[in-house]
Amino acid sequence: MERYKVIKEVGNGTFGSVWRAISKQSGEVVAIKKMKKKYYSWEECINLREVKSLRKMNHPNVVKLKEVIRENDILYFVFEYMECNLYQLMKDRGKLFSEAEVRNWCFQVFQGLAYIHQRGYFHRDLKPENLLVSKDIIKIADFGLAREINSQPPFTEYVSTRWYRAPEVLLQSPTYGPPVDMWAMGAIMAELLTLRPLFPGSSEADEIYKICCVIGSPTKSEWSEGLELASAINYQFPQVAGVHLSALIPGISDDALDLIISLCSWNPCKRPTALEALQHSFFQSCFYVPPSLRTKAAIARTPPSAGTRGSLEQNCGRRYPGSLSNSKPTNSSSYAKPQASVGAGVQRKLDMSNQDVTKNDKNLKNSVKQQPRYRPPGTNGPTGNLEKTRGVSDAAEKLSNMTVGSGRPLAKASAPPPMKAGGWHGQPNMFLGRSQEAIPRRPYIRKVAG
Ligand SMILES: Nc1ncnc2c1ncn2[C@@H]1O[C@H](COP(=O)(O)OP(=O)(O)OP(=O)(O)O)[C@@H](O)[C@H]1O
Repeated sequence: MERYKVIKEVGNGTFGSVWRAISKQSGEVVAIKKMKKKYYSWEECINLREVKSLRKMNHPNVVKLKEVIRENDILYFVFEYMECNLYQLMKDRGKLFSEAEVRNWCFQVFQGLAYIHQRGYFHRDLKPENLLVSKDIIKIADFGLAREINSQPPFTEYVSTRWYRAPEVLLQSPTYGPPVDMWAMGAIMAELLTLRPLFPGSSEADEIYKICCVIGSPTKSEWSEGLELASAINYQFPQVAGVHLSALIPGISDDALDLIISLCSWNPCKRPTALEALQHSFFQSCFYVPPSLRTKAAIARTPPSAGTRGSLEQNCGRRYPGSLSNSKPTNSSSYAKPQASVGAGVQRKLDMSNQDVTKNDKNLKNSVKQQPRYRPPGTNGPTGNLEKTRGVSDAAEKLSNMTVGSGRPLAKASAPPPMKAGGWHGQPNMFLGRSQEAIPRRPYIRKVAG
């Protein structure tokens, strides 16, 4: 670590604090993540998901892990430095983002996701805090929860921040995949357009309730597997009609609306893949400059995003079954195999090119407690982001307590569970129209008590 001059702390998450630093040799500005847990051997370090997944990633929309250092039993990740995260941008924003800005960010994130999914991983904890921005460029960060698509279910450990958590995860599905990232992107895209979270649940049950209030309760024809999942944990969905999203996001274009609606489909199979999302008409105006043709000037002008509609499509086929009415036809093939790992190595400094790693969920299981997610940015609220995945009976009990009898007639958000704070109250028409480009009536608060 003596090779770096540490400047200041820029983040503090579940697993570590993040510092801005400068390489004394090259003068390069980097972000160093200092892990909270101590690591007494290299074997332990290379078992970390973050090491395992990030070391394989090399994409302009995925934050680059430059090196891993273990010194005095402390583990440091050295990343390329990014100026801020999307949450900070939203929090400090005085007026709504334009659709063009949202389009540009989302287009890049979908490219990063297409790459990650193609490589056989899915992120599992996409949220505004994990999308890092420098100028016009946005990159996916924090692979602490990333999972290999082919890793063996059941997936039982903690997954994803509640507000962006896909329904199949909320309902304790033992198997889920890349569509969980697509769900999160639907929620994030809507949030970018309104500066308010779309599904700000105050608990897992309230999360499902909030989702029902927006997209309506799932029907059997829509998502029979979901109803089976619910019944397996003795949960009954509240019978809620939902609202038209355009009521929550007034002024939104039809294309943006259509994309968000498809991303936030109950049925994971009905969500578009990242590749399909890139081809959605919402991104019609986006264009792609292949990396080999990019000059510095071009990079400055064009987000590396660039949605290689053609080339990406050639490189990877559909990775999970499903279709979208506005998307290409699907070939329902199974998940692609992730790339095989290469040889292991134990050394003080782990170069990112050729180490092997194996699974280790220990740190996740040990470090997650149940706490509300909302916290002021930059504070040490590690466990607020995640919720413990409970056993079926616990989940059933909790969810059942929130159930509205299925025999009740459809009603719009008749009795929302109490929300102690947060921006959304299950009522439509609370946002100002895009054309007004004004500050939302309530401040952008990201703090939920209880
Ligand atoms: N490469 C980077 N450049 C600049 N800031 C960064 C970088 N990586 C992370 N940060 C900042 O630090 C914060 C926490 O980082 P990160 O999400 O990796 O930590 P974590 O412990 O895994 O957090 P979480 O609680 O989300 O799991 C980010 O939200 C971001 O603001």
